[in-house]
Amino acid sequence: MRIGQGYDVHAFGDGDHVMIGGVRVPHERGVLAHSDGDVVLHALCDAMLGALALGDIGIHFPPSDPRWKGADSRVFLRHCNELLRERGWRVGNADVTVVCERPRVGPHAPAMRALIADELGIGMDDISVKATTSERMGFTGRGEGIAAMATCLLVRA
Ligand SMILES: Nc1ccn([C@@H]2O[C@H](COP(=O)(O)O)[C@@H](O)[C@H]2O)c(=O)n1
Ligand SMILES: C[C@@]1(CO)OP(=O)(O)OP(=O)(O)OC[C@H]1O
Repeated sequence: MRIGQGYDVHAFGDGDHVMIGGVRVPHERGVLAHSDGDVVLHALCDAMLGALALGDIGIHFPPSDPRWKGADSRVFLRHCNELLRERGWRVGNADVTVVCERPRVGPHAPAMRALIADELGIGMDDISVKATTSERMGFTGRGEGIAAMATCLLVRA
């Protein structure tokens, strides 16, 4: 088995939705990012890459590369999954925590879990997405941005 962890942050900016775990969540702000700015998928990619010491998402998908401008982060997740499948591994389970005051994540968590599980070719019960506020403290607490932390365990495929 191998274990990995990932962390990602994006500041809020103009917009009317936020992509979280591949789900379009309506919000009065968007996020500032080169891609679609999906903190859940970015943190999960980093956890998967980290588990095999394969660097981080920015190494595989440089923010300077115009191909990733506005990119759907499911492309990144798919690629990371291929990298570990090629090496004989699959995600055994993963646990992601989203940190923001708003939007509310809970109502969308089942859809996020289903989408991620589908991309990884594993069961929905092996993917957890949960959320917490920062009790109004710090940058997430002031509503300046959104963060996510992910942990994943890899098992032999
Ligand atoms: N963006 C968020 C933040 C929290 N939740 C849910 O609310 C519960 C209470 O949050 P606390 O920060 O007071 O622990 C939390 O357990 C989540 O279920 C949410 O859905 N979206
Ligand atoms: C995803 C990439 C793609 O260019 O850019 P961003 O969308 O800005 O997201 P970040 O979490 O900063 O990761 C770096 C890049 O790989």
